[in-house]
Amino acid sequence: MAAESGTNWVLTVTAQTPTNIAVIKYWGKRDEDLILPINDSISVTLDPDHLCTTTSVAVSPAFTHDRMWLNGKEVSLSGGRYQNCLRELRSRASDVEDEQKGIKITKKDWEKMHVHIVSYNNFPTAAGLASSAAGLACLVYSLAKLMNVRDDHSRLSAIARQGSGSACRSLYGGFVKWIMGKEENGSDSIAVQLADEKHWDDLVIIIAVVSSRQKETSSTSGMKDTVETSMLIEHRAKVAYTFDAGPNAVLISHNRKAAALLLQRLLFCFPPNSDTDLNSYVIGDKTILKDAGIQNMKDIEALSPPPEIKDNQTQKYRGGVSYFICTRPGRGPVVLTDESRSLINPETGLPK
Ligand SMILES: Nc1ncnc2c1ncn2[C@@H]1O[C@H](COP(=O)(O)OP(=O)(O)OP(=O)(O)O)[C@@H](O)[C@H]1O
Ligand SMILES: C[C@@](O)(CCOP(=O)(O)OP(=O)(O)O)CC(=O)O
Repeated sequence: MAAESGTNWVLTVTAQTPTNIAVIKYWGKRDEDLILPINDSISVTLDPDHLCTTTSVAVSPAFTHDRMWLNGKEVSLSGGRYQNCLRELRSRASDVEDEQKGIKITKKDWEKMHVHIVSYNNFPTAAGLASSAAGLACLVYSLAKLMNVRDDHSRLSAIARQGSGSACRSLYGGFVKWIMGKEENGSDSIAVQLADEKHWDDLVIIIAVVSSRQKETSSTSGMKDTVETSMLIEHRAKVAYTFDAGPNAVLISHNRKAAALLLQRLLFCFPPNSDTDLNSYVIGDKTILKDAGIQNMKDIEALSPPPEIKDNQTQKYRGGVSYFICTRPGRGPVVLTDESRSLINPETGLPK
């Protein structure tokens, strides 16, 4: 292993992975360890320009153990899910050679080499906006690139699934199905792309962020309780709804015109507090705001009540929503080759 260059080198890879919102939800497992669901699910991958995880991973002979930093804090990698992903990836790693840096890592070396993982979500973590999906997909994707894992995206999706179920769908852009599979070992429980992000270009997704605080019940324990206590769970599969496991509403509009009308109504009912500025109240794809004819706070105050409300008695909930994110279907994971986007210091192998 890198005999020529001693133990000073650090090899890094940085990747960016999107989040996804399910329209047919995964909610309930038939196997808790392998993370095998009780139904197929379908999701839309959201534009990573608005919501994404960026993860840098590094390997160096100088590292003494696997370590991870999430959103600036060191977190433990000892959990079974992280360990399962790391084990699966190591077993599929191939030789890596960087002639310029004089680095050579053989397939066998990966068993004893340690990695550093530095990850950052540009949206609230553990708040019901699928951070575990983008996060675990990015961890698996970036490590697969670092370790030269040659498996295709569907095989990688089966590894990401073992980190967090919904993560398997973040390996693709556009419209994605997680096939529940039948095998006991989970080998056929994989994600596939149904259509790419261009397929329904006009689709607009507006997320009303009511709270970005960490939710009290994780999806993992929430769905476990449902499976254990709900007599109706078996009838649920194929019903679609638009809330994830948190308070934040996700509204999917079939075209931009309908989205502009929807945004007008949302801003009428949920106007911002007077000290908020429009730029931070509606983030993401701001062109929808323009389509809705809203350029400043005065335009919000001047909005008429939704015409479909007959008695015009629509109540306003000022400050009821923290902010809105306007987004659209987006691409799948990418490697970021620009060194300046790396979250890891290439000299020390520690977070920048
Ligand atoms: N970038 C990341 N890298 C690694 N792990 C992450 C990352 N982001 C989130 N996670 C893990 O996912 C957990 C949050 O998962 P959880 O399912 O509870 O919330 P969520 O995915 O944000 O919401 P939901 O599943 O309801 O949409 C975090 O506590 C952390 O363990
Ligand atoms: C409501 C959901 O977002 C639930 C996601 O649950 P997770 O994938 O976070 O759960 P674990 O597999 O236990 O990590 C619905 C969905 O994404 O399909």
